[in-house]
Amino acid sequence: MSEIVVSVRNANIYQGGNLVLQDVNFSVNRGEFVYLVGKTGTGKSSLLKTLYGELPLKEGVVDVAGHSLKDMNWKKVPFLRRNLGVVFQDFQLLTDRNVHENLRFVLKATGWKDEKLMEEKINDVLDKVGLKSKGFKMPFEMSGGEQQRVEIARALLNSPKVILADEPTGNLDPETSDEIMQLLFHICRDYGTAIIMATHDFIVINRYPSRMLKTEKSKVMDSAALVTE
Ligand SMILES: Nc1ncnc2c1ncn2[C@@H]1O[C@H](COP(=O)(O)OP(=O)(O)OP(=O)(O)O)[C@@H](O)[C@H]1O
Repeated sequence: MSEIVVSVRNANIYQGGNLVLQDVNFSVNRGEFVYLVGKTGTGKSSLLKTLYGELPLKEGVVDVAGHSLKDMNWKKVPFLRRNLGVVFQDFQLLTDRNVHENLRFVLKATGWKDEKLMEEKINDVLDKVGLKSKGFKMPFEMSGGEQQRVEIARALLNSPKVILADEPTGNLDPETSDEIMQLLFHICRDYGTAIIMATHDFIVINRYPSRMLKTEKSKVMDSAALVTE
């Protein structure tokens, strides 16, 4: 049976005081890959930011990875983030420490204490993204594609049910984008992680077709709804 891991019902998405998206409705199942497309400035990032608790949900009912976002107290946002992975376009690694230390930093910040378990987890996620032997490297010693793999490894640390990715291939050449897409689809398929990925990259979408949510004129259109209705 399918398990819904993101549910958005009658949500209005605001950026500051401005209504950016109106009456948004969709749900995403475990293991599903969903693109979020739409012209620049139509609200893709605002929607993702609402889903990971950076923008408050003022109206509507939204559940992400088992957390209800309505009136979420800011103190609870770290608990939501523990069940979510987030990947951005610009690699947001700590530049003053190596890959291993970057990952350890996140584990400690999210409550891990046992050194042996942390070591195992770091090796596990580096293995999953094909960087098992690169833990000693500093971010500046890595290519853009490798840094994006570290970001994805970091997103996997707490075995999230959902990964939200905001233009993860935006800074990469076509070949490296391809490798990152293969990795994301592998994570989806083999670990059952749902991924919502905002992108402008139609070359990527054509090569890896999947369900699409499109932001347009303050609405979100769902390709899945078009197929079934
Ligand atoms: N920090 C902010 N404060 C106020 N308004 C903002 C802020 N960030 C974005 N906006 C506005 O909110 C609207 C939606 O922006 P958003 O960044 O969500 O669009 P987007 O579809 O992700 O765009 P892009 O494809 O360029 O990333 C735009 O009108 C934008 O100008």
